[in-house]
Amino acid sequence: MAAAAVECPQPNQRQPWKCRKLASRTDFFYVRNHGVPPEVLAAQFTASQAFFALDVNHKLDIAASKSKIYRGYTAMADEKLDAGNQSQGDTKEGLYIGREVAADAEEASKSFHGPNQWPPEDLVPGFRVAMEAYQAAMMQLAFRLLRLLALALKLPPEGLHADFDRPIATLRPLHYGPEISDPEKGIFGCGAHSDYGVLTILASDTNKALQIEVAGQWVDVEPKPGCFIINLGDMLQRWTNDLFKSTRHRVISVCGRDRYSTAFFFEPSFETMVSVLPQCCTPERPAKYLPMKFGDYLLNKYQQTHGSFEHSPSLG
Ligand SMILES: O=C(O)CCC(=O)C(=O)O
Ligand SMILES: [Fe+2]
Repeated sequence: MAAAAVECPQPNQRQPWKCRKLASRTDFFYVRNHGVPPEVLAAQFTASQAFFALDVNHKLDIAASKSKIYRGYTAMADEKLDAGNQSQGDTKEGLYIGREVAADAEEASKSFHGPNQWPPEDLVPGFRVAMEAYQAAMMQLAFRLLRLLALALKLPPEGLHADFDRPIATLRPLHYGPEISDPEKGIFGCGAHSDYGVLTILASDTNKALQIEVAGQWVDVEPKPGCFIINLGDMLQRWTNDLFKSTRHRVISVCGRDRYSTAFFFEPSFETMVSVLPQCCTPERPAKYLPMKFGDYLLNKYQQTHGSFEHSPSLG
C-alpha cells in the first residue's frame, strides 16, 4: 500500500515537512480531520445516486457537449482516458459542476467559466443545494491543502494563492456501471491517467477499485472511513520540477456492482502561466519545463479524452 494518512493541519500550524516527505514519496495520500461535515458528504452521495438513476434522456438534456464551457453530463463511455490501451470508453458517467459564475459576468466569456447546468429541481429535489454545500466544503479544504503545499515548498503559507484567484475548481460526481473490468481486453472503469491540475480530493463509496502505479506495479488504494484520498496533478509536478509527481491511476471495476465516487479537481486560474518555481531548481537540477498556460493544457486534455467534446464549440 503506497498511500499513507496525513492529519490535515490548521493553516497556522507549521507541519510542512511531513507533507513534503509524503507528497514527494507517494503522491497519493489520505487526509483525515479535514473538517468536512459527514452529513454534507452523505447528502452529496445521496444526490449523486438520485441523479444518475434518472432516465438517460433527462441526463442528456444537460449534456456537457451542449455547453461551451464543459459543464454538465457526460454519458457512459464518453470519456476514454487511456486511448492507447482501451478498446472502449470508461465504464462510467459523470457530471461536471464548476464554480458558479453568472452568465453576464465578464468571467463567463472564457472556457470553463459560467453557469452550471442543473437537473430540474422536481426531478432530483435538493440536488443543487447538496452539491453546492459539498463544493464549498471542498474549496475550503483545497485552500487549506494549498497552504500546506506552499509551506512544504518553503514558501509563505499563501505563497501559491495568487494563481488561484479564479480557480478552475470542478466537482465531478461519477457513477461506474457494474461491468467488470478486463485490462487484457482493454475494458476499464477509468483508463490510466494523471490528473491535470494541482490536487484532487476524492471521495469514494466502499467499493475497492482505484489503483495507482508504483514502480510499474498497480497498487490498490482502499477507501478509508472518514478520509479523503488526495492526489497531486500535472501542474504541481511542473511547478515543482518533478519534486512532487502526478501519479498515474486507474479504476478497475471488480465487484460487479455500481460504484459512486466524487472527485474535486482543484486547478489554478485559466490564465495562469505555470513556470517551474525557482525554489525547485539548482544548478544540478535546472528547470525541466517551459512556462505553459494552464487553460490551454486543460482544453487540450478535455478535447482529447471526451468523444462528445471533439467538435464542441469552445470560447478559448
Ligand atoms: O473514481 C475514482 O476513484 C477515480 C476517478 C478519477 O481518477 C478521475 O476522475 O480523474
Ligand atoms: Fe483521476
